[in-house]
Amino acid sequence: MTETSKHEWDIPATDDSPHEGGFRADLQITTDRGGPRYGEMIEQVRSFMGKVRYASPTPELADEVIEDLRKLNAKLDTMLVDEWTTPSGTRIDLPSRGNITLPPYEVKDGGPDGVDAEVTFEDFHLGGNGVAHGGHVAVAFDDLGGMAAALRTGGVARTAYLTVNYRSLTPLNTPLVLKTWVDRHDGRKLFVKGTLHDGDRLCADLDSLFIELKPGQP
Ligand SMILES: CCCCCCCC(=O)SCCNC(=O)CCNC(=O)[C@H](O)C(C)(C)COP(=O)(O)OP(=O)(O)OC[C@H]1O[C@@H](n2cnc3c(N)ncnc32)[C@H](O)[C@@H]1OP(=O)(O)O
Repeated sequence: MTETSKHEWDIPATDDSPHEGGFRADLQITTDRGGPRYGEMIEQVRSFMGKVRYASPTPELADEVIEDLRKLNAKLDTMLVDEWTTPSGTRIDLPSRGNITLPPYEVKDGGPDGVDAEVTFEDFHLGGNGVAHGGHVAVAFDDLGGMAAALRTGGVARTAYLTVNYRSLTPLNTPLVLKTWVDRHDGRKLFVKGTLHDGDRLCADLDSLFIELKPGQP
């Protein structure tokens, strides 16, 4: 981190939002941080990452892209904030709460009974043979499984294990239905199940354990 930015949408973390469990204990959900075009910026980055996956630039074009990227990185270097202050992960108005490390998903319904989301794996998420990389499928299950656990307890939970069964190929650039729910809740242990469907076809399913963190647990 080089410098901390100071803008009206740069809402700092406070003592009232302790970072219990390595996550924001009180997730400061906002649609303000990052400004009104933050989502568009994320979309451009996503689109760029997808093109990089398929691009075969000439040496000249690679030179140009490197130069452009250097400039962009230098611009963002002047705007870096800490993990607790970044808009990434808090922008509930954006796909995957504005977190570019996650495949883009939209939560259609969510509560103590589970989460119903639409996820689209894009060109960037290519594994091979035109379909999604299994690791990206696991990332989607981890985040949305964690969300089901959090919505059940109202607290923060961390993944203890995550088993993904890959039942059939997961297509790219296709809206898929991903559901997660707490199958069993035993003290701090939340056994979370999930499914990923392309229409009627089951692509993958989830069997996982999330542990609710104790207050102040690092
Ligand atoms: C909305 C946003 C959602 C985002 C979700 C993203 C979630 C993530 O990716 S989290 C990151 C990945 N996970 C991690 O890094 C976890 C690393 N591990 C840990 O921090 C700890 O091991 C942790 C917290 C899971 C459990 O430790 P601790 O709190 O000390 O609990 P501990 O007493 O060991 O275990 C509690 C119970 O769970 C059981 N348990 C713990 N781990 C496992 C496991 N892997 N398999 C089976 N049982 C387990 C224990 O046996 C114990 O059972 P019981 O109460 O019946 O004796």
